[in-house]
Amino acid sequence: MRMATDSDHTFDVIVIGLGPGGEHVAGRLAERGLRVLGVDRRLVGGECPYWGCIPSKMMIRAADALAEARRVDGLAGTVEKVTPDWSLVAKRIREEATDDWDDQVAVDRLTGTGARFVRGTGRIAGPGRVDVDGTAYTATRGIVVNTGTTAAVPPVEGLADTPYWTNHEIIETAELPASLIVLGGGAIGCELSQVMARFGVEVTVVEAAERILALEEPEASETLAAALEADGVTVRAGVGAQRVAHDGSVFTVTLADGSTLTAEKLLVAAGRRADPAGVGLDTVGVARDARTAPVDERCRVTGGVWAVGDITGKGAFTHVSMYQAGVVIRDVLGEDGPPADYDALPRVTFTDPEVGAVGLTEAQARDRFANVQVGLTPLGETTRGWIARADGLIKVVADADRGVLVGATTVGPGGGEVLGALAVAVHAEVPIERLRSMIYAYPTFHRGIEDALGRLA
Ligand SMILES: Cc1cc2nc3c(=O)[nH]c(=O)nc-3n(C[C@H](O)[C@H](O)[C@H](O)COP(=O)(O)OP(=O)(O)OC[C@H]3O[C@@H](n4cnc5c(N)ncnc54)[C@H](O)[C@@H]3O)c2cc1C
Ligand SMILES: NC(=O)c1ccc[n+]([C@@H]2O[C@H](COP(=O)([O-])OP(=O)(O)OC[C@H]3O[C@@H](n4cnc5c(N)ncnc54)[C@H](O)[C@@H]3O)[C@@H](O)[C@H]2O)c1
Repeated sequence: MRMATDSDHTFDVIVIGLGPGGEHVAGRLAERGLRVLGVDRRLVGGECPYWGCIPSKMMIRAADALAEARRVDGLAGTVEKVTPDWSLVAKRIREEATDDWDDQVAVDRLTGTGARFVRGTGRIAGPGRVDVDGTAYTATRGIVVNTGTTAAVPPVEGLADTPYWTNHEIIETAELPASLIVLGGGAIGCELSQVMARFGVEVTVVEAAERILALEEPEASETLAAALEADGVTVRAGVGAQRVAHDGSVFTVTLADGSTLTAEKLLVAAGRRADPAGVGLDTVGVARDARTAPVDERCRVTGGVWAVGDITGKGAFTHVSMYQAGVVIRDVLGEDGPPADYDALPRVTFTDPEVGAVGLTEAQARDRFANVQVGLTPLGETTRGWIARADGLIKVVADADRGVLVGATTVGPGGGEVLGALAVAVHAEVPIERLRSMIYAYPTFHRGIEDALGRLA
């Protein structure tokens, strides 16, 4: 047996947590000839491929197919009966998306780049030092933290003692409950509520804020709430949960207004929690009670320590994690490149209608700029929206002093795709006059952009 040597424990770069961004950093730096150690306590690739984006979007694809089949009635003929079968979705997630939650393919992909992989819990033990389950490692050039987030469980009386679901259990489930209470009407709550309702589950969403999707434009929240209700979801916004109990088979949730809800399952989708101190960032100067890892425009936490992904608090999205990974790869290699810039951050909630957004909402823009103009076009007033009988809207937000868009929202079929054009406009600060002189194909959904620009006032 070969004895462990110092070189087994000394690397140029150690990546703790291999979510989408961490895996990318580790693989790219190894391909560039650096000695890299990647550490993950669970599955290489993180939440996105196993319990996040990919399996949830497979659920959504299936739920959308059901909804589309149900639209045949009154538009193209009759459908005798649409019969949902969750086993097809569960099988696809298990076999196609997650390999039954086995990351061998991802591990092979990573080690194929020359990186070394250790499965275990990593913790920074001081500058250049990492402990993995009691084994000490040294990073001569730097440490990259990509430990992500876990579901935040709100401090609701009784909740912690119940067998509640998080995104893990709902993504893994092979069978659907008859009824479901969803705590939180953010992206996860809205996407999964609609899926469940379309598969015949009786769903109630409880959202403590005044409206679901509270971080986006109010018009988007309103349109989505109506769409969810049309799918049979009960939306209870503006009222928090006060107490949760489980009697062995049924959840009972008591709301702040005294009303009670009961259901077979309860999904906690009330935000995410990062743990900077848990990964030892406090040993390199981050406050012990910090909720995120503070990073500069190169994603540096401090000299020799970088962070990417949800833990940075710059947007809990795979595209942010990958974008930051690119910034870190360049910085570690000493290469030039643009600093991280989140002014044109796009996000898409993959409900039906999809809710796309980029940059600032109207309220955020009014806080930041003296002269804000807004243009809004309901999709029903566009030719394509009317043909499709589609609910939705396009809203653009402008800094009138500079004559550029600083934010936009696109709600409707393919809302996330329509967003692309507006993301370019915000990112590249294309003058509004130039956008107005563009030719927009007829009759597309994105042609509504021209109309919304015309309504800027
Ligand atoms: C249901 C759901 C749907 C989503 N849908 C989308 C979507 O459609 N689009 C989108 O852009 N985003 C979506 N997201 C968000 C997306 O999953 C995350 O933003 C993305 O995974 C990036 O996270 P990350 O890079 O911070 O790391 P994560 O994916 O969170 O991975 C972190 C990794 O670090 C590991 N780890 C943690 N602590 C340690 C430690 N101490 N030592 C070793 N390893 C550790 C974990 O095991 C994990 O593998 C969704 C999330 C959820 C939950
Ligand atoms: N399509 C996508 O890109 C996508 C999909 C899913 C998740 N995500 C990412 O994952 C992150 C986490 O999603 P999320 O939906 O859990 O979080 P979120 O922060 O988007 O929404 C959580 C919601 O829960 C509410 N809430 C908090 N405590 C509550 C309580 N006690 N009772 C009732 N409501 C309560 C909050 O007011 C908030 O509206 C998102 O911020 C997003 O970045 C992205």
